[in-house]
Amino acid sequence: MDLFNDDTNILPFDGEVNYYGPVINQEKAQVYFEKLMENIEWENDKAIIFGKTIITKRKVAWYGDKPFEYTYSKTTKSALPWTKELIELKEIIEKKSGETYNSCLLNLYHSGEEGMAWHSDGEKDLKKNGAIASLSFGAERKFLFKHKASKQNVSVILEKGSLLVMKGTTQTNWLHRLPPTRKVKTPRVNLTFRTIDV
Ligand SMILES: O=C(O)CCC(=O)C(=O)O
Ligand SMILES: [Fe+2]
Repeated sequence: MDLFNDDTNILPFDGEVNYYGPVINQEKAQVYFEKLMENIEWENDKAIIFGKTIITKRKVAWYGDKPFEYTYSKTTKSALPWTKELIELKEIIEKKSGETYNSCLLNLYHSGEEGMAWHSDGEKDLKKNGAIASLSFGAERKFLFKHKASKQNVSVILEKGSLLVMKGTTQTNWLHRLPPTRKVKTPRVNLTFRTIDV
């Protein structure tokens, strides 16, 4: 059932992003989606926009091997211990991607009106050029990359149960974002497995 070539890099240059398509079947993906909605300690995220702290509608959570401190959007969080579902999902994507991860940032977008602005995940706590594995559940959403110098765009649709892996120099040379859309009315959960440098 593997319709996708695991080695296809969707970026034309200066980085490596592999889109594997769905790696979990639709029924299982739906069960995981419901369990993640229910069992994860979701919290509102803060963002600083024009110097003002705002509470985003999008919710986040941070899990890991140890209570790693992780700073993003200028807030610091301590990682919670893995849940049963997160351990299972981590094993699936470690096998698929041939990489290991020690932490996971989770995002809950209640509808298409919530998204994430252009950024790259090159925070100093993250392993330099480490792989970031993004697993998606719930509503399908468009995901975009923009080359920092040439501004070239690349777009991919993140399906239910799909895996996308960003690695190499991707974070140095490319931004990514989840654009908001009025077309999507249902929630989406995204997990980005990462490696914190210890
Ligand atoms: O929701 C997504 O697909 C991406 C999330 C993301 O880029 C991040 O958490 O850094
Ligand atoms: Fe990101």
